[in-house]
Amino acid sequence: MFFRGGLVAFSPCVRALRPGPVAAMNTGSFVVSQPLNYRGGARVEPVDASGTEKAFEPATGRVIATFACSGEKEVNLAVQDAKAAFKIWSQKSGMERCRVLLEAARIIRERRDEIATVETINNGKSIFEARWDVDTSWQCLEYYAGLAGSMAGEHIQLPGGSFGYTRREPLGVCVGIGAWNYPFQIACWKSAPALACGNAMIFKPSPFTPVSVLLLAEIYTEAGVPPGLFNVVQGGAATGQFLCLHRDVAKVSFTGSVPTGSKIMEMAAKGIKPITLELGGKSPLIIFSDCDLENAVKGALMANFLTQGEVCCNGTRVFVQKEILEKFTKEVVKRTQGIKIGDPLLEGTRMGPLINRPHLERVLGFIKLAKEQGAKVLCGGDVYVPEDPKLKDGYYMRPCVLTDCRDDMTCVREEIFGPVMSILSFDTEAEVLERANNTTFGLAAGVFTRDIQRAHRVVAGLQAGMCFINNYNVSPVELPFGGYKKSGFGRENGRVTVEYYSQLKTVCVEMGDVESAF
Ligand SMILES: NC(=O)c1ccc[n+]([C@@H]2O[C@H](COP(=O)([O-])OP(=O)(O)OC[C@H]3O[C@@H](n4cnc5c(N)ncnc54)[C@H](O)[C@@H]3O)[C@@H](O)[C@H]2O)c1
Ligand SMILES: C[N+](C)(C)CCCC=O
Repeated sequence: MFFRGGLVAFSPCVRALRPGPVAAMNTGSFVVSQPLNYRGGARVEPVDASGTEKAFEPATGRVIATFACSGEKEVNLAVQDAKAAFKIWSQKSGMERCRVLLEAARIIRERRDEIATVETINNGKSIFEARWDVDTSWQCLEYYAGLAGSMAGEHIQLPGGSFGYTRREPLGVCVGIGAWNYPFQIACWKSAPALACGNAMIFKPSPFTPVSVLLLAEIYTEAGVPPGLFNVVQGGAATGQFLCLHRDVAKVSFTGSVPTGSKIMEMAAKGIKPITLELGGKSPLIIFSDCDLENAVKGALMANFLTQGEVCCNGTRVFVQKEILEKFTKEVVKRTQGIKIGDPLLEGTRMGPLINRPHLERVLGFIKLAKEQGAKVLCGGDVYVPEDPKLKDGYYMRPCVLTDCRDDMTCVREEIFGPVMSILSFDTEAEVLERANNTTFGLAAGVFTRDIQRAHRVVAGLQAGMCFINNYNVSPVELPFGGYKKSGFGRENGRVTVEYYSQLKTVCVEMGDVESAF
């Protein structure tokens, strides 16, 4: 990757894989000029294309890359290469795979700032947060590296000295399709367990954020995966369809919206392929009056304003018990107004621009509708224009807190995917549990209370795959993550994810003679 803008241009023969000092990557200067597809261990231009896309820097509205969307021929080549690499990789022992993944994790740590900077430029999230994302990425590789060496089946004794055993085997070529809000992290959360289990992976990022996954592909190669084991194709729906419908693709792991998830399921059904669906949400965060208020307020901000609110598991329906509604709301508004918005590469910034102009307009549209439906805007909810002239065409808005919300309002029912918190009040535990569950989504939920019995009772009753008690939106990679109901199925992270990237073979061994019915 080279950066025009005058500051660095490393010679490909000197350091083809490294973009150079992070200090050289400033807002307003980064341009990608190398190919964004990755196949057979190198960056390549796709052999065919179904149109082109442009990727933007949300902070300035500049185009940073123009790229071809991979056509059917390119997808076929990526699958072919992945199949060849799978033959080599799947024969390696778990410990051999562990070493390669540990080395990849080490390189990610070493290049933390550079990866975070690229992510910030293409996605808009603050550099402060992007570093957290990189941390949960290398931690994921380390975690599955650790599991790779211990994947084993069972030995089962049968009568007469006969026995059976099970083998945990990889699936083959897996496809990962990502959303734009956590581009690098999503690619790691899918590829780490896939590769640890002995699979190959072809990854298609969102066309809005095509850049950072290339760094991962290069890192895997540098760490020692066989060429072709991790390939990247670029594009939107059409490219995604070629991947999902390919007869040699064994599994699809998808992160994105519910409507697209439903289409992925239909395509997978045609080939009877297993899928993982990590979809959207409209999660409840329940604040009881006996909570530690300071922590509950911090938790509510964590639940709503990371990555400009563009987070699948955000707790956007904030139910507050009546006794503390006024105090809680006042404190939330005060802190929300203090969030520093601006150039996402500046150390002090805590909220950058939204992903693109249509999305910004969509989010502002939700706020307008909320007002029309009777909600009150306590702060934010409008376009923000930073003072720095180079940011004038960026997609900034002020984080918004809505009150006087009702369960039937659009802002409370639909996923906004922007920095918009809706505050609702409640009286009793039974009432809030019923209201919290009254949604077709079921990705996450949170509870703040000092009463430990109540905390566990309430999470047991919540219809959500990821529940937080007295915190929100932390992501230890040891814990499985995924949804209930329309938020999807299958899990990422945690030990259980090995089951989603492997299949079980049973071997029955006869030690005596065959007892035949014939
Ligand atoms: N549960 C999770 O872990 C999680 C994480 C991040 C984002 N999300 C969800 O993702 C959504 C936002 O992401 P988005 O706007 O990128 O979602 P999206 O559904 O529009 O796109 C997701 C990906 O699917 C691809 N795609 C689109 N149509 C396709 C098709 N017909 N066949 C194959 N691939 C296709 C896109 O190019 C993109 O790579 C939100 O709903 C958010 O909640 C969920
Ligand atoms: C890292 N978080 C905040 C838990 C988000 C996971 C992915 C959801 O969009």
